[in-house]
Amino acid sequence: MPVLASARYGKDNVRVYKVHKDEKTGVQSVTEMTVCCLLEGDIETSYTAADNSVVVATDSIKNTIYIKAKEHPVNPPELYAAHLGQHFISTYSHITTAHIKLVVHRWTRMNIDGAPHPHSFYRDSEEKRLVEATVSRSSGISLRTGIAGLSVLKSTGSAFHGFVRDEYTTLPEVWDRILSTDIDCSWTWKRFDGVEAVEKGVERFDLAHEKARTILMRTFANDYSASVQNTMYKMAEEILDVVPEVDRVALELPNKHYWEIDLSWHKGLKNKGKDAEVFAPQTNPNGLIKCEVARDETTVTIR
Ligand SMILES: O=c1[nH]c(=O)c2[nH]c(=O)[nH]c2[nH]1
Repeated sequence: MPVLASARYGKDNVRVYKVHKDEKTGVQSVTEMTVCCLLEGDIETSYTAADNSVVVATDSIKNTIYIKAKEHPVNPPELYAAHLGQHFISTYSHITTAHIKLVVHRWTRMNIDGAPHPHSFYRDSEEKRLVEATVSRSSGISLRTGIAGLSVLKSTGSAFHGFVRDEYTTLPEVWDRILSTDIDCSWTWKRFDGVEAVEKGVERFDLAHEKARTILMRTFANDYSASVQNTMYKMAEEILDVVPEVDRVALELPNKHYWEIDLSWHKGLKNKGKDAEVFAPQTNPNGLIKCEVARDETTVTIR
């Protein structure tokens, strides 16, 4: 007989915008995010026996996302995710776990005539801040947070040689190449034993985000890259080093290729190797290099 092996449900792609108005200064600050909230628990009978008595409607889940955004700060997003998830396991005794995913979109304050504008913002890149919270009755709160879509390019300072050469190989070895990628990096925090533990020292989240972002860019820029693999490992190592409450760092980097173009057919133009100036950026295929670097095998709970 078939069994329901796993089940979770909820609302995805809930778009939320919140404004904070400082009445004294007139300065407003905005946050826009997209929320996914899925619930797990004793909900089997809704699937197997048409029993809707165990279903918190996804419409109610959507409403709750708005209400919790009104009741609580949405910054840092880690804290909002923890509050939202905790609500479901505290309110519904049959819900055991809430899985929250937040994507925070950029609205960067405009500088007009040299001064920060009190209420105008622009999208300066498609970079996102990501939060994944698993809020569980039995094992507290686990948080994975990160950065996605940080697009970077260096025009030199990268090599790739010494790789396997056999009857399948056409790629030449290079000691100087373009390196370009969209950085996707997340870090897993030591487990928190509840919302209070997330709230205590809440500034750790913005600080870690800033430190990680700086390390990602600095390592990308300064490392004479032997490969995407080696450069990303250095990024992860340094993040683990400067954020002691993080146990794991995961990176996912596409290698976005820029092909050299032979232009010698036109008046003998030299555009290869050291003379290469005009390249053809490729959309696909791309390399895709992933890794996860762990501090060690032990897990610790933050209280
Ligand atoms: O940094 C790289 N890593 C690879 O594994 C690889 N493979 C490839 O064709 N180019 C590159 N570059």
